[in-house]
Amino acid sequence: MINIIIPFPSTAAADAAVPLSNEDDCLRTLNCFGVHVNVIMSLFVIRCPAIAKVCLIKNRKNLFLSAALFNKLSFIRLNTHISNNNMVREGVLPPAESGEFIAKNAQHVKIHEAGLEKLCEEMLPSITNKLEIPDTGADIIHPDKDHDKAADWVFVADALNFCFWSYSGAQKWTVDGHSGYYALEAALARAIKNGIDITNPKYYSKITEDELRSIMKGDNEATIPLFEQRVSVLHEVGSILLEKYNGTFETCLKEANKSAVKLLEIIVKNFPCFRDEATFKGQKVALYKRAQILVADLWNFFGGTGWGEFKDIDKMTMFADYRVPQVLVYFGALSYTDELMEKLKKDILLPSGSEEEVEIRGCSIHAVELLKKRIEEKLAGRSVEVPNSSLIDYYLWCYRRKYADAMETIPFHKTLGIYY
Ligand SMILES: Nc1nc2c(c(CN[C@H]3C=C[C@H](O)[C@@H]3O)cn2[C@@H]2O[C@H](COP(=O)(O)O)[C@@H](O)[C@H]2O)c(=O)[nH]1
Repeated sequence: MINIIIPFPSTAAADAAVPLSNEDDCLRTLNCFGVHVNVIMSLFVIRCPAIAKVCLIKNRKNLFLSAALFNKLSFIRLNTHISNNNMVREGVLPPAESGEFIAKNAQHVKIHEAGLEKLCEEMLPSITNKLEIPDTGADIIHPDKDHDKAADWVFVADALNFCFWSYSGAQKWTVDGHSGYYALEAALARAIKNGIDITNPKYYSKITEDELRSIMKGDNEATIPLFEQRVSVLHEVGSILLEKYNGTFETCLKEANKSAVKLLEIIVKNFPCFRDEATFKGQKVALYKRAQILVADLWNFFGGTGWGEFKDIDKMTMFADYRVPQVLVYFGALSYTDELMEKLKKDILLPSGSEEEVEIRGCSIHAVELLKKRIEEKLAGRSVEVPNSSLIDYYLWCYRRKYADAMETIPFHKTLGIYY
């Protein structure tokens, strides 16, 4: 039970505090007292982190609390509850809690139990021992874990792991026949093979436009999207590694001491271009797509050992990009309002941080969390490894790749930005 004390100036000689054991109690009490929400919110935010017991002191003002604000209140309560162990940045809900908050308040996107069930049934046969990831036939170009700067290679790849889409019908940027993210992997692998020092921050913190253009040269006229932003990202992360981390991402890994959450915190606190946050219905939320996929990629590429050993990897959520939502919609686990669907079909851009964009991403995070619970329930009593959210994400992302043709019928959202 959490109790919160919210003192109001007008109730100095306040009546007895009322302990709140659950959200219904909280709602009933608030309704009955008719507390001014703004007063609650501000005092709540300021006072809660320091207070373990929450009581509500009677307020004589007659104002109402809407359902949406109540939701927000209960999430801020949740937020304060987790603040000591889970919070990555002060005042910002971590990804799992952000997903739940966004899903509860979403107006353009819905999660459907029936679709989650369908997806769960699709995945179960792939869990014989552990979850088998659909084969996309691209293993040859992943960062090489035996390379002497393998961790820095993964870091550079995920620093640049955003926005590969092209408008419907436009020519795609491809490298050695690979498109999207795999084109990036192919370009980096080619650069390394040609002796370019692309894993070294000394080189890429000062990389010129011409040098990066040559590294990213595609098979046709199409170029990698957001080229200038990529140059800036490399300059930013490269200089930070040089200034603070001895010129290698390995220093961050050592500092994280095998904790995925600690590494996530190091990344988002120190490298601004990884700070994938937004404000949704007045609440600061975090999606941290590139930062979390960086942690999970290390875990995945190094097979959970060496630089890839994280005792709390299960704390990561899915990586809210523009592909996994496509699969979730395909299975009916997510749906969009007609208006939003029309926008996607017409290639209308969703601004980064807009309500619709945040809802697609937040609902995807929450849908995968719900899917994980459902899978876990179905696997109860079987001696198989229950997949974490990163593995479920890889499954879904690779599923989209493997069944790209079938997935064409589902439009994906297009946003110009460096976060995913
Ligand atoms: N949620 C999620 N999003 C992911 C990935 C990956 C690649 N991860 C590799 C690492 C280990 C795995 O085995 C994968 O091979 C890229 N993306 C995002 O997708 C988008 C491009 O998509 P497409 O057009 O298909 O290339 C773009 O936003 C990109 O940032 C993932 O795994 N999960």
